[in-house]
Amino acid sequence: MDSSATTLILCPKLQLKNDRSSENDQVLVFDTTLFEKQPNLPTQFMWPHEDLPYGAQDELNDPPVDLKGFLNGNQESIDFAAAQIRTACLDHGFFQVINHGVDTNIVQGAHEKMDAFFNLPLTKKLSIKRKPGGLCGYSGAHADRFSSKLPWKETLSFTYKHANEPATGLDVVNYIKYGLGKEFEEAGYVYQKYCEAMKKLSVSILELLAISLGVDRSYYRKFFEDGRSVMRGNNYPPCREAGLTLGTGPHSDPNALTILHQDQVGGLEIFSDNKWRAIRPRPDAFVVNIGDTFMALSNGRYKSCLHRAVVNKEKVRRSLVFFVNPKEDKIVRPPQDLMQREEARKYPDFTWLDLQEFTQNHYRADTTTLQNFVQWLSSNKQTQP
Ligand SMILES: C=C1C[C@]23C[C@H]1CC[C@H]2[C@]1(C)CCC[C@@](C)(C(=O)O)[C@H]1[C@@H]3C(=O)O
Ligand SMILES: O=C(O)CCC(=O)C(=O)O
Ligand SMILES: [Fe+2]
Repeated sequence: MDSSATTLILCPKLQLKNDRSSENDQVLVFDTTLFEKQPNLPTQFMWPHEDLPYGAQDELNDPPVDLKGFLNGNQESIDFAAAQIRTACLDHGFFQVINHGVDTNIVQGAHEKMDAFFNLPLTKKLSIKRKPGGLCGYSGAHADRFSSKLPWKETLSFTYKHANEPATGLDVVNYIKYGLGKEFEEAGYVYQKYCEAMKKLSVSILELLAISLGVDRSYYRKFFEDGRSVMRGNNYPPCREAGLTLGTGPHSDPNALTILHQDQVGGLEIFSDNKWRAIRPRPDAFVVNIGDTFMALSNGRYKSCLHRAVVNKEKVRRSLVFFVNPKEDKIVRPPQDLMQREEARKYPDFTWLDLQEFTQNHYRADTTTLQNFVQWLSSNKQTQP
């Protein structure tokens, strides 16, 4: 297929509960070079008025959490960082970390390799296309999954199995090498290193989250030690009609924690105090979001962060995301020492596999994924023998 050709292809589409206008099954391919030249935004990319950004947004002004003292084992700094995290997570489920110990070359390298991937011709990117129901591979605007409110972005995702020692497995390298060819092996190593650094950072964050909730410091770290996380590169091309679309619509992440690094363009916004607030990019910081799975693990104490990504009229924007997940069959339930006497459970037991199945095959993740999932789970369990 010529990457600059008009690209409307036919392909059967999943019918997801809250994906409304799916009466035609024509799938649109996200050819950025073509869309950038088009005078009008294709209707599939238009978002409802109430979801769209209007005017300049206020910035969120929370000070970042400094991890230096935590990493040096300084008790006063640990308590201070835990208190900051507690306030942020009770309020909106979002904070940034600095002095996190991640080598800037690793971050820079991962951005460069992702940029190079997104600059490849569409045909090459499609050679590692994400399969229906799966989480890994290249996706253009999720156009083969949804028919309306398409996100103005392309993504490349792959899984990373948490291991106790770094580089015990080369799952990322192999996925990239077999999917894209031997010449991408180096990129595979760069992404693998990035995942190892993110896994290490997630351990510190999980310890601080446990301390901040007053539970055993190692509880969450251990809960996630055999997890399989997802790394994703997001590419948001410039859009002439940026005010009519979104890079990622309003949602909370279904996974447990999200650790994100955004480039200098800006576009990430979180919902706090009844307002959308812009997150000014800081190259030295990682953004951390609480996701639905951690909200359940804290028995609803910590908020799953409501956020979105807006697109830019002139500039391409890129972000690197690490979605932290538990092992697929691990039972998600809050630790006993968090539950006060007679405190009721807010959510039933579930597994990440259940929630993954729900968001991949039955429901498009949005602002109310968790509550819809709980309903789906209870009706599904009742119908099963
Ligand atoms: C389980 C997942 C579904 C998504 C990827 C991972 C974790 C985050 C989810 C997502 C980013 C939430 C917003 C909507 C979504 C469709 C997206 O815009 O990419 C979601 C991911 C997905 O299903 O691909
Ligand atoms: O790119 C961003 O800033 C946000 C992306 C996001 O929310 C996601 O991928 O889940
Ligand atoms: Fe997100």
